[in-house]
Amino acid sequence: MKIFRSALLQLQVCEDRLKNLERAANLIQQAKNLGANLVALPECFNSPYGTKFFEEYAESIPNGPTCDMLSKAAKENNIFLVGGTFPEKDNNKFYNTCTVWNPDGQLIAKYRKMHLFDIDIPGKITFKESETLHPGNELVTFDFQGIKVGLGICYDLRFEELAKLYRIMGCKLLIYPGAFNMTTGPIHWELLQRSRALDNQLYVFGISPARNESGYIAWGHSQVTDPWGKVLAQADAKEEIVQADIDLNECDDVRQQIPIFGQRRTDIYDTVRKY
Ligand SMILES: O=C(O)CCC(=O)C(=O)O
Repeated sequence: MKIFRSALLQLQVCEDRLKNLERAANLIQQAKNLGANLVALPECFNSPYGTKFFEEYAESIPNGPTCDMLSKAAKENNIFLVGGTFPEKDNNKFYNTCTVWNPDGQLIAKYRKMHLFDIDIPGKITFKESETLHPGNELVTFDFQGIKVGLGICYDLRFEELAKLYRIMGCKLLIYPGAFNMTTGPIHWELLQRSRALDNQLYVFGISPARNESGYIAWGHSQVTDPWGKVLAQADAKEEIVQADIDLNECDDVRQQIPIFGQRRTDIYDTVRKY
């Protein structure tokens, strides 16, 4: 399908897991009513975002209330559902994991955040996901009606190599559930998505939770960016559905008009320096 309607659900997340699931199910249904056939939730949508919460809210995949809700919602609404992320427990290890569900309610992809969010900006924000989480080690794509879609999570947006590999693998859309904060969000969130989109000539979705009052405060501003680097739609800070009609012909046109992929001097890049 070359043209489809997408919906990014900027969910208000609280400390009550079941309320988060109920609220998410409700928004998914609203997105379906708007005609969306690809729907995406934010990072850490079943729990507050913070290392002290990950173990408590972690579930195994695909057995647990969060997967049950996602599978049911995908099936009942007959949509492809990118289930944001939630903390996953597997063999006593914890991951920040994104699941994807098809319209039959089947799990079709699972991506574990590859670059953990470990930063230290004195007086502003210090965060160390690696205190409790393990990184994933695999790139993951899924097929959405003939379109290859690549997955990343939040801090992964900063690593252009990952996005480039997805482009090389044939992706036309990259989806990043993410929860940027009040320090990095205002300057980096939009810019990083536009950069990944422009560099790789593909669509980028960034889905944030809505702004909360305390703890880790999410920037919001869920965003759809096109292969020209243009922001097609962007939320403010509160809970809302960001809806956008995606025309994949735009990808093909930009790639043809500015054919940078065929013009890359990999003969030089690959010999000058090995990382
Ligand atoms: O890179 C950033 O500034 C924010 C990243 C983040 O919040 C995350 O990875 O969850």
